[in-house]
Amino acid sequence: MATRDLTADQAVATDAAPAVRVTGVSQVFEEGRPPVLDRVDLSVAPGEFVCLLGASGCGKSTLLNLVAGLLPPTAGTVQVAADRPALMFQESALLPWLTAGGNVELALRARGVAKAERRAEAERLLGLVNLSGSEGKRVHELSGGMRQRVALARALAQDSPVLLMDEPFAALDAITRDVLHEELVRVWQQQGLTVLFVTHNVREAVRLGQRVVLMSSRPGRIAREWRIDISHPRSIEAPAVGAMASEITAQLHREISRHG
Ligand SMILES: Nc1ncnc2c1ncn2[C@@H]1O[C@H](COP(=O)(O)OP(=O)(O)OP(=O)(O)O)[C@@H](O)[C@H]1O
Repeated sequence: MATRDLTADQAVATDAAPAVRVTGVSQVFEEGRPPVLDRVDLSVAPGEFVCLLGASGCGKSTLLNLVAGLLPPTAGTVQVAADRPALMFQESALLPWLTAGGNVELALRARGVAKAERRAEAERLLGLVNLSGSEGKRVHELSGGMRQRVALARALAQDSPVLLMDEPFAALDAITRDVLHEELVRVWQQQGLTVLFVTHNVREAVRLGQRVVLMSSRPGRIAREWRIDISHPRSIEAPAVGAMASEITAQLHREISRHG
């Protein structure tokens, strides 16, 4: 398997079949209206962490939903190397009448894990996101950051190689987000996941991604992409992250002024 040197990071398998392949995808929601997505091509290699960036309304979530299989494309094809990719959204969408452990166990049950194994496996997964000891807590007892950790553990319970994330940390305060960034990178590296992460926060995209893909608006197309050769651990405050974020922000501004 050929790999490309990505500094001290995870190597990406470049000649393996992509984990996600979007080919010529267009999406029209309303007849007679311009397409929301127009002939989008995107490949994500197994184990790669790609951030999808763009102005509000450019079609990032639509593209993610297509990859998730929640929506059939109007035209084009979507191929994903997973029966059911794991998903995480801005809202944790935990069931409030269950405990943290109960929420994770439910996902294990949906995957067919035997009852006798579920508790220990839920504990292991909550441990992975640094929530050991919180298995018995109810949702209302958890902070926003803890809820997103449980949501991540629940996503991992699906045991899918592909994790799709739609602005999962957008509602968190800066410090909590910073901690969650660290956790996510660690989990991605440990589990060898393929991650497609939607955000409109440029610094967050550069902090996390091995590649940042910028979408243009109306219609949504891939405008440009950058390979982020900054080794982990990265800090959102690091000068290299700031410099790359400035370059991408300038391009984002150009896209916004071009398309309104
Ligand atoms: N089911 C739908 N029916 C009709 N229009 C839709 C539907 N889903 C999305 N749209 C429209 O498609 C466009 C792109 O929306 P989408 O949510 O994909 O953008 P986004 O880039 O994720 O935006 P944001 O960053 O604000 O979340 C918007 O104009 C939205 O109103």
